[in-house]
Amino acid sequence: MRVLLALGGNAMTNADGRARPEDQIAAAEVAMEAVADLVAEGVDVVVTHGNGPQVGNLLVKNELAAAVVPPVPLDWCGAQTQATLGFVLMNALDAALTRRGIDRRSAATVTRTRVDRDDPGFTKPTKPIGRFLPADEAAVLVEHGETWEDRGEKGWRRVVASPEPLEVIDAPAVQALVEAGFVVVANGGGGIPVVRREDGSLEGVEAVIDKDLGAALLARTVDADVLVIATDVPNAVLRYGTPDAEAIGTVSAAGLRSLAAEGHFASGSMGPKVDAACRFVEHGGSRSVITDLAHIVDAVTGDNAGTVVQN
Ligand SMILES: Nc1ncnc2c1ncn2[C@@H]1O[C@H](COP(=O)(O)OP(=O)(O)O)[C@@H](O)[C@H]1O
Ligand SMILES: NC(=O)OP(=O)(O)O
Repeated sequence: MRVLLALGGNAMTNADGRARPEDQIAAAEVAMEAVADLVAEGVDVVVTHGNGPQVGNLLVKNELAAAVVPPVPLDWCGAQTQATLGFVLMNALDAALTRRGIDRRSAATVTRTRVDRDDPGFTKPTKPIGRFLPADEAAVLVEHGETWEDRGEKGWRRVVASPEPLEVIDAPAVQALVEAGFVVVANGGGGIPVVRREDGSLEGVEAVIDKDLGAALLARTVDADVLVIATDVPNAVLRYGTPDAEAIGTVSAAGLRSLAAEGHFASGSMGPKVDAACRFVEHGGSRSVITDLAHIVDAVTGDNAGTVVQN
């Protein structure tokens, strides 16, 4: 069995959402224990990860250091997060595999994802990145030309362009590494967004792809049987945050789509996870699961864990 596991930002930071290096290393160690448990069950795992907090932090460094070192574009920031998180995840994964006596190693690939230059996502920013700020501090940055959005009780967050992922350019390399026996980390942050020029070459574009939508596309491309979207809640929930909240168990893609249309899933958080889970199944994937790290093994082996989407 082959599984594509998408790790949310919540699985890569501490309980307070802090993303210091030590927080990310500790979180990666917890997450990779779950991955090693899956590998021990004989599952081929491809791991992908979010990069919203990290890419936002790199943009702040750009701004603070602009007078001294040249700022780099957003696609470069995305590439840097793939390398850094790939390295952190590989260290944690190799250690967890070794502890179990499993003779397999990790590999991380810099992964590009093609988008359309004319995607409406370039004119209407939707992807939340970086830290939360109070409204008055966000207002100052809006005056400097940035787009910020009220994200509820945690505060305001910067939003950037987030085009639709169309093709994981480096999927054949991921596939080859999986078939060679590596546990692969790939397509972090949904992939580095690139567009194809008229001469066929590729160039990076300034955007951050939604990693859940990128994961659904990669899962199809590498022939995964199951897409697991790991976050900080065990299930997607109806009437989330109300006294009538109700966890969703097994549901069809069409059924979950109609619940989404009723407005049960917030944009920028559970909304894209639900969309990604449905897309994978709608395109022929056998099963998608939305759950937390503690339930990943049960979710894959089919023991009624998480929100399971299958037709
Ligand atoms: N209907 C819902 N069911 C469950 N969680 C929801 C729902 N709507 C919004 N959420 C929020 O979505 C969050 C997970 O999304 P997000 O924070 O973007 O995850 P990650 O960073 O792990 O990818 C949960 O912590 C929860 O607060
Ligand atoms: N690229 C992306 O979707 O990152 P997060 O999951 O961290 O927001």
